Amino acid sequence: MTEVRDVTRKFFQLPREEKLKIKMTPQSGYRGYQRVGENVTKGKPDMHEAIDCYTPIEPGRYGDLAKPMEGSNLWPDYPSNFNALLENYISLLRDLSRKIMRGIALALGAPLDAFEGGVAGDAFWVLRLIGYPVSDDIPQEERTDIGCGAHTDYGLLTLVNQDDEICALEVRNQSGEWIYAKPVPGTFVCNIGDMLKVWSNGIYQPTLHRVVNNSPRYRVSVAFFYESNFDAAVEPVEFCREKTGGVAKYEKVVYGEHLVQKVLTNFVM
Ligand SMILES: N=C(N)NCCCC[C@H](N)C(=O)O
Ligand SMILES: O=C(O)CCC(=O)C(=O)O
Ligand SMILES: [Fe+2]
Repeated sequence: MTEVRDVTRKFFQLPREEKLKIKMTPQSGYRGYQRVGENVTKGKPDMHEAIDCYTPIEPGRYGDLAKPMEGSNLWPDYPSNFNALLENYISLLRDLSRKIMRGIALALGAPLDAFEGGVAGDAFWVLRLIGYPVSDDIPQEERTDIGCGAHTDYGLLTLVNQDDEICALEVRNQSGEWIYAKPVPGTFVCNIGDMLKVWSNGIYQPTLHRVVNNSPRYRVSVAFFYESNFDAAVEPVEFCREKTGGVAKYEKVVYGEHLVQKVLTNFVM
């Protein structure tokens, strides 16, 4: 976890021209590097820079559904071990996420693989390597007070690997207060995403969260998102409906449509 944050920090310390060699564009399938302020949440620019990676998608793989996101990832040349380290990390976190989903299935009294099969047996993944500059280092006219605006994540589970000793990630609790998800060294923060809400008929609720880096230090976090199959139509599963009064509380959502809609409205480039 530390090594992954370290290479991320090293990348963000590179000169701007070097980082822009892997710039995210619509042509790159929204994969690659985005500068501070290019990601927007509810119309406001976020004060973070990031590299976004997604499961590679071959042209035509999901028909029109995945068109805007087709392609493979842009990896930087430096640090030189970046690609290999991250590929290994992704593989480990997919396994870990699958195990957590199995735990959730067992906790609900369902079979181990209740959250796999046709809906998540071929889970799509997303990786965001994120840097939050110190506020003073951002030109005043470009600055907002929010590192990442309030949102819920889009898929099933998120595993956030955040810098030790910097409190910046905040989650909204049941009383509507924002509380810190304090870093606990060697652990991930696990968020619930929109697809798990629908699939579990609301038994699992997505956590509203945001990031505010008021610390005097540059903050790095690496978020891994474990999602349903790209083309899955997710709807409340019967064993969860039975536990919640028998009625579906949410409409069917095609995960890929949900993701593409977010990605197409998330950037000003
Ligand atoms: N894949 C995930 N979760 N990305 C979250 C990115 C930050 C929020 C985004 N601008 C939004 O408005 O949703
Ligand atoms: O940086 C963090 O701690 C969280 C980032 C996040 O919420 C996201 O990218 O979806
Ligand atoms: Fe998030």
